[in-house]
Amino acid sequence: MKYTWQVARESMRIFPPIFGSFRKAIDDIEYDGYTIPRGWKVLWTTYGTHYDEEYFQDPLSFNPGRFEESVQPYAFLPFGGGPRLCAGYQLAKLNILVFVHYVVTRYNWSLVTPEEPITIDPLPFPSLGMPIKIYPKLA
Ligand code: HEM
Repeated sequence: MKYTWQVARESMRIFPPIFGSFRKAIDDIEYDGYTIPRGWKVLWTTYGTHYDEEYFQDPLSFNPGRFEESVQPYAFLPFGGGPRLCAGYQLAKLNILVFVHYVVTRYNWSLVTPEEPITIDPLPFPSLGMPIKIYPKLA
């Protein structure tokens, strides 16, 4: 399941399920010559680091093997990070791995509309809901 998780992570790197989230500055913060005053909200975004060459070489390529190496803290953020990290992270990981395992090993499936357009609003999703044909593999 190691490679399956690498594929899932790479999918969430390229198309993160959330755009980002907010944090509130509990003190004045100096960052890159700017002051973020106490009480201000800061928006962190997944795309900010997921598509940054500094953290992911050749970021537009789908390359699950990149997760063989460890990733810098707070660079890969589909589940957020820090004290408010997604509380369901481990459950989501388990569900993804079990789902992909059974779909791949027990079923044959294909896309009904292989050229289905992807709509961005604000996150990408298949415009027709990605209908598939699926049937159990014969033993
Ligand atoms: C692929 C599936 C999921 C993704 C991508 C996801 C992503 C996220 C993200 C990005 C956050 C915000 C983290 C932050 O602000 O640093 C979050 C928070 C949270 N998630 Fe998930 N989540 C997933 C599944 C789940 C599941 C299955 C559960 C519960 C069964 C869950 C429960 C929560 C809760 C309770 C929080 C709020 C945590 C807090 O504020 O302390 N999530 N999730």
